[in-house]
Parts: sequence; structure tokens; C-alpha cells
Amino acid sequence: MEASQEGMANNSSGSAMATNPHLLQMEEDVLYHFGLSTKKNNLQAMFGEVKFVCTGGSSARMEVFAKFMLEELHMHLPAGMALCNICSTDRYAMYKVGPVLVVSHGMGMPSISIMLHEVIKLLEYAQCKDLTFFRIGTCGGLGLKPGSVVVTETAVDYKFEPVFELQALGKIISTPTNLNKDLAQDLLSCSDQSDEFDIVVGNTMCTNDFYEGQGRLDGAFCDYTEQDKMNYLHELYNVGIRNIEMESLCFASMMNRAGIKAGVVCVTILDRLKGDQVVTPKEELRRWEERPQTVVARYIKGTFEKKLK
Ligand SMILES: O=P(O)(O)O[C@@H]1C[C@H](O)[C@@H](CO)O1
Ligand SMILES: O=c1cc[nH]c(=O)[nH]1
Repeated sequence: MEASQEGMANNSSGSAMATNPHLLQMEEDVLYHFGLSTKKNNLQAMFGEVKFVCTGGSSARMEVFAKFMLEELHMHLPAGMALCNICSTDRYAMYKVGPVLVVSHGMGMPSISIMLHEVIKLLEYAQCKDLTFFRIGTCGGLGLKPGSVVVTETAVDYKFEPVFELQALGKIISTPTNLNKDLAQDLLSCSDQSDEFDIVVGNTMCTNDFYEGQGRLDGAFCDYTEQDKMNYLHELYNVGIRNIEMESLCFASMMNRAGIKAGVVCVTILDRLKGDQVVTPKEELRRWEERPQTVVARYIKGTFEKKLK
């Protein structure tokens, strides 16, 4: 399919998700980091049924999640077949499980931005409608028991502002970074009495760095005192920030630009009011990483099964 040939898909408000008018003039669009193209792949046949996109940093974690979704949606691969990575590059990994597209985003905003540009265009070319996106990840918590799950209400920057500032042609393009409040509440209500973890809705601070950007004392460089760090972290807590990570701001901004409903669900792997180093054993971290996946899988299952009835 040529980029210019087919009509643009719709988001929930009926308008195009990828609003770039130049796309309509292109004979072919090469989605370089996925190794897909509008000319070489029939994107509508491959992705037309997608309703949910789930993304997280690590490609291995996304493969685990895709296998989990396969079980949760009671889908079976033909005998002898394995789930395969759709990307022919090693930049990202992508799996499709029925209506669920699972794709890794790497670490930080530049990496998630590239993935989102390409996945939004991909789903536009595939003429997908009424999509919901989720970021399922890890984060540092503030005043929460490690292993707790935070559903983001609004993503904020280092000044606690709910905006993402993109630099383009020497200027700044600012976009809001609020997320869908109803979806956040629906995700919260996907918790179960039997869950061995707490789940809260709170604001999320997104940074460009894991060490100094998040006020850690254990990076290679540090020009502030422990008192400065604690004052800053307490200030975050007092304005309703419950976790810190590195992608939500760009994710929320791009979802708002595309008009796509989106949620961010992350597990806290430490309490930043108590320390900087991640010392939890690997096996326990793997179990904690499944918690946001469980919550989002319950939401998808509930929504998908309702639609099938
Ligand atoms: O969702 P993940 O766990 O990949 O993302 C967080 C934010 C950073 O990319 C990374 C730092 O360890 O973890
Ligand atoms: O402290 C943390 C933990 C995970 N991811 C982050 O960005 N920060």
C-alpha cells in the first residue's frame, strides 16, 4: 500500500492520528526502525485488527508480556509455531497477539519518541480505529512500598509542569501531558482483593536522566548535597508526585497530539525517599515487573470480551 493511496485512519474523535500533511504526498513511507514499509508490507492486513498498543522499555519484557497476553486472551498458535518479532531491525521488538500490539521503546524520551512516530503512522496506514495505548514499566516510587503500582494521572517535567517541550526548527513546540482520567480510574479498578501489591493513582515526574536528573547521589557526578536531594524529593511528594521515570512526558504528549486514549502503569522498584540503589534481587524484580502487565491485561480482557459479546 502506498502511503498516499489509502484514506487516513481515525482516532476516537474521528480525526487522523498522524496529522502530518506531508505523509499524503509520499509514495512510500519506510518505517526505518521497525524494518517495515508501506510498499513492501500490507500493513492493513498485518495490523488492521489492532485495538491496544502496550509498550515498555525492554524487548525481553515485551516478549514475556506478549506470551502472557496470548494465554490471557485464550489464543493459540498453530502447533510448532512460536510468537515472532515483527521488527527486522534490532532497535525495537514488536509482537502482535490478536488485537494487542506489544512493542518495546528502549530507554528515555528520544527512544520512545521514534517508536511512537513510527507506530502511530503504522496504525494510521493500517486504518486502525479507537485505539488505546499503555506504557507498562518500572519507576522509582515516592513514599510507597517497593513493588507498588502507580497509575499516572498527569506526567510532569522537572519543574512539575504538565508540558512536553519539543525542539523543532530552533523553536519549542509545547504540548500538554495529562492522561485520560477515566482510563486511570478504570485501571485502578482493575486491582483485585487477592493482589499482593498496592495500586495508587498519582502524578509522575519524567526526567531525561536516571542519575542526576532524578536527584540520585550515586551517579558518576553529583554537585548537590543529600539535604538538597531530600528537599527536592519531599517537594515532589508534596505536589502529588508518586513516582519518577523517563518516558511518560513524551508518551502523554504524543498521545494527546494523536488524540489517542492512553495510560501509564508502572511498578516502583524502590522508594526514593529511602535510597538510590536498586538492591532487590533479580527474581523479585521480575515478579514485580509482572504487576503492571497484570493490571493492563485485566483491562484489555474486560474491554475485549465486552466487545466480542
Ligand atoms: O519501562 P522501563 O522499565 O523500561 O523504564 C524505566 C525508565 C527508564 O527507561 C528505565 C531506567 O532504568 O526504566
Ligand atoms: O528510580 C528509577 C527506577 C526505574 N526507572 C527510573 O527511571 N527510575
